[in-house]
Amino acid sequence: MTTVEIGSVTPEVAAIRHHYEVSNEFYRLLLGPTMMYSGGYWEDGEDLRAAHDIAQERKIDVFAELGRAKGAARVLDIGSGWGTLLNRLTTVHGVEHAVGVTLSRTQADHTASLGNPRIEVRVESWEDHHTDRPYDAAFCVNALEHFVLASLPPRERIKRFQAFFDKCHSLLRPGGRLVLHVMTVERPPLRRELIDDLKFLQREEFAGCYIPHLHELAATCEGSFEVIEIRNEREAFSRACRVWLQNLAERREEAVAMESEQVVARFERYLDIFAYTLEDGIFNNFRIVLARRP
Ligand SMILES: C[S@@+](CC[C@H](N)C(=O)[O-])C[C@H]1O[C@@H](n2cnc3c(N)ncnc32)[C@H](O)[C@@H]1O
Repeated sequence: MTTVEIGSVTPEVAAIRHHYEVSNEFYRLLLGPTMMYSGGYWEDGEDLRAAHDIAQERKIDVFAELGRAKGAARVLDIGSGWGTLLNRLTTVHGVEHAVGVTLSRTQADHTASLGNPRIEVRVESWEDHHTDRPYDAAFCVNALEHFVLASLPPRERIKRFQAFFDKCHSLLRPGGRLVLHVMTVERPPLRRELIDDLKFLQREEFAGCYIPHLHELAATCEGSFEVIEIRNEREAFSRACRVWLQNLAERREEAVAMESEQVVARFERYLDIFAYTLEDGIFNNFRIVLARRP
């Protein structure tokens, strides 16, 4: 297990740390033992809460298939959270070396504490990541929403998405797959409450974060990647948000003692906003499977 920290603290880095450097203990209470911060794959009839951890593992297993990562020599997870995907790919799916990049030092510490010699975690931004040997597969699970600042003019945002896909192209071997899970926004109905909620997300909880339109992603991956599959999995994400809200409600006092009333209230508000906007189709959550063109 190797951990590396690179890069200076810009306002964007500070914004990510505001959300992702709440203690690992708190995140464990919220997310449960799988420590995945994205949607799960439930089967029909399953109790959402009871089957949450299995649903998260199932998702990783499907991703391993889609990314053709089984038995791969090298894989990359961009925005690797607490290292769960890296850990399962190396322990269950025979990946030899799995590299994760995250901006959160507490996430990197947690990943290091897994004690898995096949995992390397780097505290660096995706754009600073370089490799001597190309990766066989890459994953980016609900992290791209953080990579482009909402304050940029539309043309500059497009350039950033283009830069992201160019970077992934440069890191992967020809034919290597990129499995992307990303929220996108539809044209929202202009209700006062919704506008306030979206402002809260963008100004307070995830400062600067930009949830793209699908066409921005389609336009910028063209040429460097072949689109293999696109699926909207917004329900899988809203269900996970509902489970996390229940986890928090059940152990609220403990959560407040670990962090503060203010932090817990922030999380309750943002999770509820994500859950209802995904349920109402204001936000989507797309699984996009891409193959690197030569
Ligand atoms: C919602 S979490 C998802 C974590 C993980 N993929 C999962 O599904 O559990 C978003 C992740 O993106 C990372 N992140 C945000 N901005 C980043 C950047 N510029 N470069 C690398 N990682 C970044 C955060 O540190 C966090 O690990």
